[in-house]
Amino acid sequence: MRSGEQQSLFETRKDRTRHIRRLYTVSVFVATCFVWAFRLTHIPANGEARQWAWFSLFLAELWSGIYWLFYQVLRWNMVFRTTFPNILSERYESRLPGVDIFVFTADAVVEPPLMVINTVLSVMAYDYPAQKLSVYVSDDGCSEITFYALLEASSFAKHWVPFCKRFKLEPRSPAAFFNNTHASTKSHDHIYVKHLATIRKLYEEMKRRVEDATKLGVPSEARSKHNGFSQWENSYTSRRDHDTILQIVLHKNDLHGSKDEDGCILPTLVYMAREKRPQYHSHYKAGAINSLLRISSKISRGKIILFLDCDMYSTNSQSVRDVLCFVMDEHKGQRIGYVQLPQYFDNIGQNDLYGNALSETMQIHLHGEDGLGGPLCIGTCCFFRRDALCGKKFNNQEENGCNDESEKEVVEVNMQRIEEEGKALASCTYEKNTLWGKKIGQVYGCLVEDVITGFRIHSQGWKSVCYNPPRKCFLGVAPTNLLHTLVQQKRWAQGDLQILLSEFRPTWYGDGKINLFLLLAYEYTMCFATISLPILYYSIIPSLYLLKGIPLFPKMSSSWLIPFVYVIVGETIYSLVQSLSMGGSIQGWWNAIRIWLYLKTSAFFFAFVDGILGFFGYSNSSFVVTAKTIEDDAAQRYEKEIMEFGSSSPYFTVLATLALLNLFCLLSTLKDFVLAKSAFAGEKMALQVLLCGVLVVINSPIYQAIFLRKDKGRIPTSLSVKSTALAFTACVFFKLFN
Ligand SMILES: O=c1ccn([C@@H]2O[C@H](COP(=O)(O)OP(=O)(O)O[C@H]3O[C@H](CO)[C@@H](O)[C@H](O)[C@H]3O)[C@@H](O)[C@H]2O)c(=O)[nH]1
Ligand SMILES: [Mn+2]
Repeated sequence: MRSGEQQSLFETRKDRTRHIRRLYTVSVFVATCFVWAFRLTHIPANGEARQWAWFSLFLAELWSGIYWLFYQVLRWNMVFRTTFPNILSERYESRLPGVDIFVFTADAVVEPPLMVINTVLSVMAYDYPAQKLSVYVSDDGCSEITFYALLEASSFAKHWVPFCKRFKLEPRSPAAFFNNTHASTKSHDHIYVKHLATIRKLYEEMKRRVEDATKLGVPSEARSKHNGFSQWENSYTSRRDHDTILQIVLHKNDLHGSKDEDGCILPTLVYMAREKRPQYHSHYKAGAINSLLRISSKISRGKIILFLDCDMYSTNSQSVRDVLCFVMDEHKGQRIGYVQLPQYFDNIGQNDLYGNALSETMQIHLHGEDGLGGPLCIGTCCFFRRDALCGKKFNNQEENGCNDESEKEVVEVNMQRIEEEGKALASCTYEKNTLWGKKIGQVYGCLVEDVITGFRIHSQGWKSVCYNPPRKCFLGVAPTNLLHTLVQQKRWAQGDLQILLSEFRPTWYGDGKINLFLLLAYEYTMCFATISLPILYYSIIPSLYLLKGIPLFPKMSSSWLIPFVYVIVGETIYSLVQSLSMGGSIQGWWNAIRIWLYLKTSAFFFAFVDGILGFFGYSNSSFVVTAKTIEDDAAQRYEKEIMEFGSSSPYFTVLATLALLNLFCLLSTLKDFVLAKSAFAGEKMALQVLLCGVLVVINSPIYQAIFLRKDKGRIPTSLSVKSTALAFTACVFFKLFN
């Protein structure tokens, strides 16, 4: 039955540069030990003003060093995977498992319905048997427009899906396809060109209808045509107060409606807006996922489930097959609970001004975790085994559920009955006194429901893998301004801290079930917020002491300077090489350093404070959905890589105050230097001046936004005044009274 009996469906390759990287790591570690030793052997005498600063610097260096060690564990053993989908086809084509795709949207304004349906269409057109594919859209915004757009998409799919399959097109999101002139004009084949013109016209018409509906509301003829809209008329008060709305838009049992123009079946398509009541917590995306898990188990019960945020359209129609190469592999597949594919973005500028490409996470962290036992889940672009998601423990004795033919997965449905039953399944009270949200489905109560759930799956014995093929699989929308970036990263860092402070804390919860190195690697992510403290400290205290000419680092002639310089120069060159090797530019690397500093000193610090307050019950955390659209003038600045401020956020107050503080310290030092004041000893202060100087250079966009810019994205005057006052007071106070 099986051809090539022993050949695996995938292959794993180790990172080729690992030996040299490890050697380098060891050398930096030795240098770090010397830095610690310097602090401990040069403690200032009792009564000296700088004694407490010295101790705190030591603590900052100690924690940064330990944190850096977690990071080294993380990248110690990177692996890369290749799949063999042809062998998969030979062995399993006739008995591929059902795949359910969950697409999430939460707000029709920040996530335009047109974007949602483009994502939906891109996955409906996967190169996979349509009768085994089901797409579910969860709409937490409960928007009629999104529903209307989905109906439009279901009609358009009748032309779009066969068109993509016939001409083997990529990407299969119509918007992306038509935007990419290269792809959409690649062939001069007569039949293709004719088809293309027709399809383009159909798409443009659909687009116009959806956009009109977004502005003017759902047209009345659409309302009368589909009775789905009646649910809004009957039971809808507001998006936070309504019944469950469940509509099976396409289903193979519906013989007329669900076939494409060639008479082939289309994937199942379902719309759900779960019940919402003001007195019940929605649990954000995690709650939506759990509702969909139950509803899909009545409709298609696919053994594999893909989570997709509504902006993440597919750019690779083979992804499902690739993923099956892992979970259906006869030797190692049985244990794989989920396969994480990286998130990439199609709105990142050339030099990635806000570091939103997340290159390091996608190209290094995921592979590093993979080499140690499995990447964390990052919420979207992730394929799960339904069993693992639903809380089943891995059992060595059982056969691989995905290869098991005897298990009947497609359930017969009476669509109307399901639509009725579904209301109870997605109701606010369904989960009361059940294990949903704890042991079954997504875990609740955490801002990074994805990470905590992946973690739970691991602790139940499953492994995960990362698959990152040369042809990208998904492209989404990254934040396009500084504030959105900070807010998003704060949510992530706070969520990770919540895990660290919860019963899920890696080293306790995973104890014995997850290997030690993987746990240490996970600690790197979980401790994000804590690293803000040493970085904040480092960007304030040495500069302030500079004002008074008090040295905190070894002097130029001392051999203790060598380990400091080695760490600084080594890590700088390392990060530059790494950045270039991931396809970045030198400017991109510089931007990454800046955003690293901004995240650590503002977003992560706020995450730390809120995380600790939350732990003691003083702060509520809420999920702010990331905007996926941008206004025209802001878009222009984004294109020109001009940093966007424009509002009086507390994040900006912190950033501007720090920037000005360092500027004042540097200017004062330069003045002393020029006037050749005797108190100023350059030899002793070199490293401190360098640190302060680098901080000032990094912060140049802030000075421009305060002093030079006139556009709407500048730092508002009130905020400039406030920050100047704060920074100035800090300097004066320190100089006079400390
Ligand atoms: O109440 C909510 C809030 C959000 N979402 C959806 O969740 C997804 C992610 O939200 P987004 O605002 O785009 O947040 P991001 O920070 O970009 O999301 C990242 O971080 C989240 C939390 O870790 C993960 O769930 C996501 O998959 C991951 O892409 C979107 O599709 C939303 O529509 C809901 O369905 N219901
Ligand atoms: Mn997102």
